[in-house]
Amino acid sequence: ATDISFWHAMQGPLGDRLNSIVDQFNKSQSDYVVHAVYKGTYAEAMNAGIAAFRGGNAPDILQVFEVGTATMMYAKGAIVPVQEMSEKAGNPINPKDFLGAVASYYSSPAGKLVSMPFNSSTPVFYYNKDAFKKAGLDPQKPPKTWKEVAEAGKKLRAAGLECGYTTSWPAWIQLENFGAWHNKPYTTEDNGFGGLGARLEINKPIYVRHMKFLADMAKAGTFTYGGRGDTPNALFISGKCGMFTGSSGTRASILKNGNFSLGTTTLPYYADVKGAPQNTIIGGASLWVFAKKSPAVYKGVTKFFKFLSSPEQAAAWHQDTGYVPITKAGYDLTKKSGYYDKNPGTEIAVNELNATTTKNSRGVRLGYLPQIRDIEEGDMEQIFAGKVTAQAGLDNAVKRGNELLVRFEKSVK
Ligand SMILES: O=P(O)(O)OC[C@H](O)CO
Repeated sequence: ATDISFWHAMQGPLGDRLNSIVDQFNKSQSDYVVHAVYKGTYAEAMNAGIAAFRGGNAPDILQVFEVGTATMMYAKGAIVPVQEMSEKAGNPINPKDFLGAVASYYSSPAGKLVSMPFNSSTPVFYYNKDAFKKAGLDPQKPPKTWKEVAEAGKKLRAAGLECGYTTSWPAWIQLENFGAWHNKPYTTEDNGFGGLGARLEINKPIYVRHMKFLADMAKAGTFTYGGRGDTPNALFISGKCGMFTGSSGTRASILKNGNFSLGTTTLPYYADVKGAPQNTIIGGASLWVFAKKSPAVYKGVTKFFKFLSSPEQAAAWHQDTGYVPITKAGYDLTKKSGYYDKNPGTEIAVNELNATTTKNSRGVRLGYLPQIRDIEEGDMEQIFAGKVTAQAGLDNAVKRGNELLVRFEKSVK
């Protein structure tokens, strides 16, 4: 049999589920054996994959978070576009099978899939219904607007909760998705989809307003900054925070490890902003295939990808994890089975994504976006700690982030 190496960043219930899919694939046929290896966080896995490629021993498949998309796409000679690979293997992957928001995120300007959609998420608003009851809040009426989040935060704290509200992935949720949800540009050039000349717009009034709002909440003790990436998940899962914005893909670990009744609703917005709420954008990761592998490997990878995106697997992965169903058939199967009616809140992520996107809400495609997030989050930490004003912090993020965008533009021209 042909061996296929697959480096990924899924841990906890997600890693268990991923291993089980790989086992099922390996047992379903005898020509290929996929070896799944956990390589740390998304950033660590991406760096490990790129370093291995440079050293001449890249894995066959690498899971890369959505913000690494532009970097991978422009890494000419390092990757093979998946649609092209599947066509050459005689087993074409059809981009039309995927949900529009998912396919367009991972497609070339010519509309061809460059990477394989797998775990697509979007941020949702989670809340602890038991804590709501304790604070005299109606668990059937979660906050809809940011103003209501701040008010609920006060009540939760007054009822003795250690933390009102926290968020994971600060840059993804509070800047990238915040912009799309309010239909405001994140950068020029259609958030980077229009060209390499895109420059950050996150020091505009809407973002300054939001950062100031969160800094004021932090000062009032109703918002607790919990760190970057998914580190803050623990604050909510442990029951310390009553409200949390996080990835839809965190659902599995909240249900497994949280000891309270979970509520899920749409992201808050500012009610006076025209056009809000628009739609959220996808996060999570997709699967990239490295160049210079044998035809047998590409045939096997194609077969594995077809297996992953089969209606049954796509529906099961969605239902078991909280990631969105990446294919239309996976979604239909889930709906028909009555899953959404039986599991209230699980359709929120799909609904948030389900809109005709605007140039501000299709997604964000920028080189060095993982590094730009680091810069933004450094400045957000200063803002939330009250060390700099929202405007000064965001001006700094724009200045330093744009330096990277200029560097990327020069490097690929
Ligand atoms: O936790 P995930 O997998 O939904 O990913 C969240 C962010 O999109 C990562 O960049």
